[in-house]
Amino acid sequence: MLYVKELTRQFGINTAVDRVSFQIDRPMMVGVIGRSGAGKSTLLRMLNRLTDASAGQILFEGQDILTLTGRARRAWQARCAMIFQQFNLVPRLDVVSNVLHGTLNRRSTLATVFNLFPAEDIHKAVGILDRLGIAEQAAKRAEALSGGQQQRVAIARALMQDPAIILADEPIASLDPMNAQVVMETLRRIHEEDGRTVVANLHTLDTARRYCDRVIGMRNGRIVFDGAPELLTAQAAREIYGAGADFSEAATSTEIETLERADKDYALSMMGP
Ligand SMILES: Nc1ncnc2c1ncn2[C@@H]1O[C@H](COP(=O)(O)OP(=O)(O)OP(=O)(O)O)[C@@H](O)[C@H]1O
Repeated sequence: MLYVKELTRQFGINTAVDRVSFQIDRPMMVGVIGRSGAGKSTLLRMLNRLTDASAGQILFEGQDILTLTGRARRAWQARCAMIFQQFNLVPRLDVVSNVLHGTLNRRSTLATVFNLFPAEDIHKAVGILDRLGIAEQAAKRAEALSGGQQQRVAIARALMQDPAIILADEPIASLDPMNAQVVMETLRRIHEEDGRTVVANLHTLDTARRYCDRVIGMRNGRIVFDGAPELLTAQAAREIYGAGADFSEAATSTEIETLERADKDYALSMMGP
């Protein structure tokens, strides 16, 4: 399916991504982890052709992605839709219109300028919002929604393109624990129910462990771990995060776990002594 070979990106003398190779041969959910600056965003942006590669190869179902230009490049960007930490919605525009913007690359400029969308697309957009549990927000301005709801709108916009791959660049980094959990569960569902591949950059190891089938660990632009979450030992985590013997996994944890713990404590307290 997706074959990445010796992919490299240099910014001046800095090698952000350094000869990265991996294959994804069936739909799966992949978590890319590593410290800030490890090269995670640059890797995703190269996969989506938002950033040019300096060297290497990306093949998707045999097609050479790095040579695509113009319309073919835009078609690829729809096949591997990207979502971002800051959602990248149009804040003053209503939710449905934001979702419909996922169809822009196959519509005429005139239709786009006048916000003219075919009824069929509007139904599809509302259907996707319904599936993601936010249909009742459809008429609201995007800026009126919570962060978690906005991220689900961004996911809905990506789904409008019927992508084979969803690339998520720190999708939960701006969210509170509850919303982070909802968004990760949404991505997981999209993978399981639709058979789409999800590749998500995640700051934290526990989130990757919990939701992903496979974890890729990056350090200084290179892949230093690639395997099932169960194989991610404390030693492997130290290697990824470049921490010393005092490394503690808690240092890379999100509050999702804390939330669960709080729920458990609450449940226990309700049970009495
Ligand atoms: N447009 C750019 N120009 C110059 N240097 C860049 C650019 N984009 C990224 N870099 C550098 O490339 C390296 C990798 O950055 P990247 O954003 O890919 O890492 P990251 O793992 O995603 O980190 P973060 O989690 O902080 O986003 C960093 O040293 C960064 O400063």
